[in-house]
Amino acid sequence: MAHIARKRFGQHFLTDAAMIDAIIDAIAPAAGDAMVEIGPGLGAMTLPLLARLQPLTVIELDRDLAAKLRKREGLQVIESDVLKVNFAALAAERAQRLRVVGNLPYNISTPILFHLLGFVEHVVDQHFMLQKEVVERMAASPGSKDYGRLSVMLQWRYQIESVLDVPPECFDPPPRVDSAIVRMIPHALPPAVDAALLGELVASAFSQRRKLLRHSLGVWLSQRGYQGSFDLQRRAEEVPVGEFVALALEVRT
Ligand SMILES: C[S@@+](CC[C@H](N)C(=O)[O-])C[C@H]1O[C@@H](n2cnc3c(N)ncnc32)[C@H](O)[C@@H]1O
Repeated sequence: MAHIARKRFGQHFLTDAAMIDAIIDAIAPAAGDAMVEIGPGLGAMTLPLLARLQPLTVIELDRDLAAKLRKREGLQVIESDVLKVNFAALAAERAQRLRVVGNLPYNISTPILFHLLGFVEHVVDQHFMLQKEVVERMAASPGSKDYGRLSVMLQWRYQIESVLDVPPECFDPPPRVDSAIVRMIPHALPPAVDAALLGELVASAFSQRRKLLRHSLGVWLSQRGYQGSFDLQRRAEEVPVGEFVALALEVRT
């Protein structure tokens, strides 16, 4: 029986063959890669990936779709909520770092990105289909209106690049928003700063984005006894990622 897309699982299936080819080309799968696909659905990306590498691990929450996928040879099907999956254990099983891909359910795309941030050292790269607006925020540079918490918290750990725009007509059912494929490559040497502390600092800085930092971050810093020379006469959107990280290191010590 044909599968009816389930809204609660954010199901929008890719149907445009030329676009699927372009996405697979952008991912550039190679035999021997330890690849994990999040949300394989009906297999639009899964089958072309499987033609290039085996085994392929897929994580699917929808029980009916997972059951169908289990019939395919070369697939390791994990029927689970991706937010509960331990990617460090998957990398250990394969004894290599993972390449993670997926046309993500948009309703939980930010929690998925933050969940994966916890496993960054076990990852070679990530390619995800997301709302175009989210990709723009992820990749934004200081000074742009899209630059914010998401940009800083992800660019701190990854090099981020938008690689392909994908219009709604490429999906069934079409989403109400434009989409894009983003490439995320972990930085080789992440700075030794506590993610939770940086998260708090950045949240405080962007809590009043139109005001100067002395009204937002300034208060947070003085509560921690900070007496350094960080320039608070700016707005958060003007501060480069590296300066936020350096400040978090200073606050910690
Ligand atoms: C946007 S669809 C993409 C389907 C397919 N990859 C494609 O491109 O046609 C998102 C997929 O993620 C699955 N999904 C939704 N929430 C999930 C979760 N929390 N964990 C794992 N998979 C999930 C959905 O069932 C669906 O198959």
